This record gives sequence, structure tokens and C-alpha cells, in this order.
Amino acid sequence: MGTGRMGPEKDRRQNGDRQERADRMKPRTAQDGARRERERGRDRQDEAGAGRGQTRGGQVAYDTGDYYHSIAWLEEAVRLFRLSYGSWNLEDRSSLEDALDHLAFSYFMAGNISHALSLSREFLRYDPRNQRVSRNVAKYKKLLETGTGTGTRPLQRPNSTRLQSRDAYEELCQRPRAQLLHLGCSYETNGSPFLLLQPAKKEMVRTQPHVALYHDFITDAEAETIKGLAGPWLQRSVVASGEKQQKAEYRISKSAWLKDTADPVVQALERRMAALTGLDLRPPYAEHLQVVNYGLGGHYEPHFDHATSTKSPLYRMKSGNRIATIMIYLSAVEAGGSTAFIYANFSVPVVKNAALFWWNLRRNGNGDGDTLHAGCPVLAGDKWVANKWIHEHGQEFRRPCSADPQD
Ligand SMILES: O=C(O)CCC(=O)C(=O)O
Ligand SMILES: [Fe+2]
Repeated sequence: MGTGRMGPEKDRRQNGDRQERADRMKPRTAQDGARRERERGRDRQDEAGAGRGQTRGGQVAYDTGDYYHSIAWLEEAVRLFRLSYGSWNLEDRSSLEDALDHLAFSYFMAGNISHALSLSREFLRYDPRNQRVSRNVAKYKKLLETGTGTGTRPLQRPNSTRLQSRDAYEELCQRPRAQLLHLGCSYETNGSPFLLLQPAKKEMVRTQPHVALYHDFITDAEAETIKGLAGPWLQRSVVASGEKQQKAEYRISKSAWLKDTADPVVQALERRMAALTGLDLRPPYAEHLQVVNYGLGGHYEPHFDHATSTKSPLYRMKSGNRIATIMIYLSAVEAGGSTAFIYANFSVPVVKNAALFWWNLRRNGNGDGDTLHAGCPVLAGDKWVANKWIHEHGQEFRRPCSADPQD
């Protein structure tokens, strides 16, 4: 079936009769019920707000032709908007239309014409003059009458080699709340005078791979300073792809690099990280601090922090591979956003102000395959982290090889 010019595009939206409908939908509330109505309205506005977030999630999938995920997101968006019916402002109503429009087209692409038809009809109740959707309704009716559009195809989840770990990733991210095992806690000074007065509060998360969480590693004020310094420089995050760096759908966030000269707070943080790990973090032995901001639906699908090929741009620094990662949670999140270790089958919840540490390489210099990890999608809230990637060179005497070449 042909799909030319049927799907929604922003510039083709028709807004002609918005004001007329705004008047028709003004809530009529008796004066004595006004307060109760206002309260109910607030709940509904929350739903509408959430609906707008789900629509954005749906559109990310829609734009890449991933109807498997766009349908799930947009169904939820439409459900939330329907719940908020009656307390709409202009933005909510146009957002419902947007979600209906994209959902109808997603169902059409999935071969479910009757669903596409009923959603398009619902759309026309709000925007009866939209000619594109009217034409789609006529087309869907015809397809159903002639029986040419009845072949619903089971939707395939998009697949590719990088998604082979997808089942485990989704399962880990959908666990209600990431739980830590409470393997053991200790105060650590790591032989550093710097930590004597304020030892690091270490919680062992796993021993293989070696992952530790350091609670209260930074203060609220430091986290705010770092977010504030990075804010103006944030840009869509990139990933290593062959010899280049590029944007990828599997990493949705914004990020910025901060040198330690940017602010005394960054400098103090670098000193603390060096004391904690006992590693040399002076350039070029470690990268600058990377500050990352994930919005709703932002995520980083399973990946290794270390290079798995010598052609990787990581080697441009000529200081070897990334031996270890320190990741600091600069914010809390309301839901989602945990850090999932896929093969090791556990995830770490976002703990504000804590730093997560793990070795990416084994002592023999080989990558530790058990460190495959991901930043789960943020379901509600705004997630900020700061990454410090430490390289092999400079650490030869700080983390020496073991006598056993297999270690
Ligand atoms: O955000 C997270 O939880 C993980 C981030 C991450 O793995 C990365 O930035 O390399
Ligand atoms: Fe990572």
C-alpha cells in the first residue's frame, strides 16, 4: 500500500479553528464546586503533561520508522490525554491531536487499518477541517471495504547486532526499583592524607565486575555548580563509530566537557577522584569531566566505555584504553534512569551525589566483557551524571599487572 504524504508532519498541521474549539470546551463549573474542580483540573494537567512526554518518546521512535515502540509510547500518550479531557488548554488539545495523528499512522504502517481509521476519526472530532486526515479516513475505509488492508503484520521489534542484549537491557530497566545487594560498606582513606579527614563512604556493589558506589561523594552545592558550568555548553551526545564520533539513536542525551581549570569546584573534584582511586588523572592520563543531561526518555543503550578496536577515536589521546570509569550522579530522578550492567544482571539506582566506580579493563589489559552497561531510559524527571574516564597509561605502577596473566 502506498504511504506517500499520509503521515503527519508538523508543517502540514491545520490550525484554522483552534479558537472556536477552545470556546466550545471551556469547562462549565458551578461556583460552589469550583475548588474541587480546580483540584481535579490539577491532576488532569499532570496527566496531560505526562502525555506530552510520552508523545515525545513516541516521536523519537516514529521518526526512525520504529512503529513497534512508537505505538507503545503513543498509546500511553493518548490514554493520558483522554484522562485529562475537559481541563484542556490549547497546548494539551493540539498535543492530543498530534499523538492521535502519529498513532493512527503508526497503526496504518503496522497494517492495522481499522485502528488507524478509528483514531483518525477521533482526530477529526477535534480538527474536522484537516484535509489530510479526511483523505486518510476515506482511504482507510476503502481499504477495509475492498479487503486489501486487513493483513495486520505482527510488529517486529527493531533488531541489529548492537541490540542483541536488548532483552536483558529492557528487563533490567523495567525492574520496579533497582536494589543493591548490600555486600558491605566501609570508610576508605586509600592511604591518602586527603581522605583522612573525610573518608569515602564505599558500598561494594559487585565483585565481578568490580563495581563500587561511593555515597556523598559530592555535595549538593558542588553538583549545582557543575550542572551550571556545563549548562551553556551542552550539545547532543555523540558516540564512537569506527574512526569518527557521531550522534546515535542509542544514546539520547546532551553533554559537555569541563576542564579542571573551569572552576575550583572541578579542580577539587579531580583531586578527590585521584585520592579515591590512587590513579593518575592528570592529562593525558584521564579525559576531562564529561557532564551529561538526560531528559525524559533519554538513555544510553548497552555499550562498553573502553574501546574494543584499536581504530577507536579513544586512542587519539595516545594514553591507551579506558582502564576505569567514575560516574557521579549529579541529580536524583523520579523514575527510571538506573545504570544497568547487562551481562552481570544487576542495576544501580540513581543515588544523588554518589560516585560509581568500575574497572573497564582487567589487569592484563584486556577489556572486561562483564562491564557491558547502559543508562536506562528516564521515565520521569531529569537525570544528570558526570563521567571521568581514566586511561591505562600513567597507571602502570598504580595498578600493576598480576602475576597471573589471566587476571
Ligand atoms: O547514565 C548512566 O547511567 C550510564 C552512562 C554511561 O554509561 C556513559 O555515559 O558512558
Ligand atoms: Fe558508559
